[in-house]
Amino acid sequence: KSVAIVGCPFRGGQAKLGVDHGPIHMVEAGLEQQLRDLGWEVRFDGHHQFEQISEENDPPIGKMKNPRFVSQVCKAVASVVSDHARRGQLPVVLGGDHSLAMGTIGGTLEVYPNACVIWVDAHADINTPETTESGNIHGMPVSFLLGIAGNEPEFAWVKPALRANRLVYIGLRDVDADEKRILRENGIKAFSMHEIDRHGIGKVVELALDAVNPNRDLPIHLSFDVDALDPTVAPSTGTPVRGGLTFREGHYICEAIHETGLLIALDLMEVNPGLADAESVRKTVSVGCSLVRAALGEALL
Ligand SMILES: N[C@](CCCC[B-](O)(O)O)(CCN1CCCCC1)C(=O)O
Ligand SMILES: [Mn+2]
Ligand SMILES: [Mn+2]
Ligand SMILES: [Mn+2]
Repeated sequence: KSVAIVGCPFRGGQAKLGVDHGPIHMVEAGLEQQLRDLGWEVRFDGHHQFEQISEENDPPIGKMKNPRFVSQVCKAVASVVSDHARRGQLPVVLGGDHSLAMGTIGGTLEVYPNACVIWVDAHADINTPETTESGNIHGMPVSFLLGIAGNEPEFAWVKPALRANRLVYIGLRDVDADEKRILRENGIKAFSMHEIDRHGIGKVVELALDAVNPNRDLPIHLSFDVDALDPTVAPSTGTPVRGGLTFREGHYICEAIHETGLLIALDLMEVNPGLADAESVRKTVSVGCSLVRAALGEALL
């Protein structure tokens, strides 16, 4: 099987500079060769260039910031991901902020309509254009994918193709009040850091898979936001939250998902090399690459 590295230098879903440099740092850290060394055939068509829309041509829609830029980029990413998937390749999307998941998961669901989504994150990213406080669309992709974002003509292309019983979260610890309500109202399974402390990561991954993939026969799209990890493990990210996953817990999730043999798409999001000192950047980029390798089969023995 082959992997397609999709570099998405994009930061329109949030306000901090630098997250668009995530992909280049990951590729420059040698990710391509690392995956070839695991036995994958790897294609990398270069980082995608998204033509900017100037601020004055992209005023907020309601509270949403950079809405046209985010929509346009995510639409482009959806077709890139679905094209790779249609060719039987495993897209590894490097972000870039997590609003890109509207594109990555949208693309996956076009080709694998029965795919389940494992969302590893400190945050639920399920605000609607109404409930958002920040207006940052990286806090909203899941509501669009579920079709609960309301009628936003600019995002009409996003099909409500994700079903609530095909989505599960691991690592939550910073969920807004409205998001908690939305999770409850939609019966969405979520394993917070509390559940991880209670059961241990091994049991949590098993329970998460039981929730969305009970017969272990559905394709898996893993959307991994590095801020799910503790900030001491992955410091260079835009919305760090203390009390996160250890290095091993993060890797265990990826290793266990590889073991299912069902992984068909991977997002590695929110690495922001512009936010910290060189050593913190190197550490975060290195952890990002290591997680990708773990999800693609790098084993400890
Ligand atoms: N829920 C937040 C954070 C979204 C993080 C996106 B991710 O996971 O891709 O990094 C936070 C909103 N929060 C409201 C209270 C005051 C602080 C910000 C939002 O902006 O919607
Ligand atoms: Mn840089
Ligand atoms: Mn996220
Ligand atoms: Mn997050």
